[in-house]
Amino acid sequence: MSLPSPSITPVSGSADRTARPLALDNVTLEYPDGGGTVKALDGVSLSVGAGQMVSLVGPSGSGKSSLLAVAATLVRPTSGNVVIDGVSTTDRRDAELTALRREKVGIIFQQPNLLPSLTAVEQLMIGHHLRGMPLKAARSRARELLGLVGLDGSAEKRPHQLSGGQKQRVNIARALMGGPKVLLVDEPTAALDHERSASIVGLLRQVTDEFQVATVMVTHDTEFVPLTDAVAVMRDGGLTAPVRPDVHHSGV
Ligand SMILES: Nc1ncnc2c1ncn2[C@@H]1O[C@H](COP(=O)(O)OP(=O)(O)OP(=O)(O)O)[C@@H](O)[C@H]1O
Repeated sequence: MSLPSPSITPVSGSADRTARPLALDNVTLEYPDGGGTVKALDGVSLSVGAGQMVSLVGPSGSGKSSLLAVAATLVRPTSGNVVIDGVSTTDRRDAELTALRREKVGIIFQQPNLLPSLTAVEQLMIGHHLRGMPLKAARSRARELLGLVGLDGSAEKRPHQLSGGQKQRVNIARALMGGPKVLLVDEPTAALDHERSASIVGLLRQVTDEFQVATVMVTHDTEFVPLTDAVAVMRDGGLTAPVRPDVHHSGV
């Protein structure tokens, strides 16, 4: 696997934000709350370039999961726009968003949510026909990705035969199956001990570089922030600190 290129472009303030794989432009999200509304996101703008990894931190309830859900096009913002790989998502029909998500977005939740009866390689192959990938090509890509995440010998194992860290590796490999441009990661180390957490964040750093995806990782673990290019701090639905484009990483 190649090591990361050191050239990091600014995460915010770029003149051409839409050229980046992920751009949120003045996004607001309101949920109904009794008779009124609660503002989960309040005018959030953020763009992430190819091969960049951003940590998203902030207190509980500050809007981190909401930001990921909107960036993943799983939830439509109340106002503002989300642009994925140059495609503006405002006014797109649900079916178009589903296709866009399948082709461009990899989502990694804190719990791997693997299907108990399927082997690791089969977990990755789910939905290959929807991507127009023939069975043989899907199997070969799945095996390649499992090798890349360090699970060469575990392709035929089922979830109950895998450790927590190994399951999370399957989860990461699965998110890469469609060749995404954007990787959205929610607390990937929540269920892991320190050593496994470090290796999972290191792996996410590596795949960000290798596949040149734009990665946003929600984390409570500020220890891993230095492995990322920039940190976005959320409070009360907004980004409080400007994203720091000056945080360069020196490789894993
Ligand atoms: N489905 C929902 N309906 C109503 N309010 C919601 C919903 N989801 C989130 N909220 C509210 O939106 C705000 C932001 O929540 P969000 O889950 O995005 O925060 P978070 O930073 O991810 O929190 P945590 O770190 O605890 O997961 C909170 O006030 C929360 O109560």
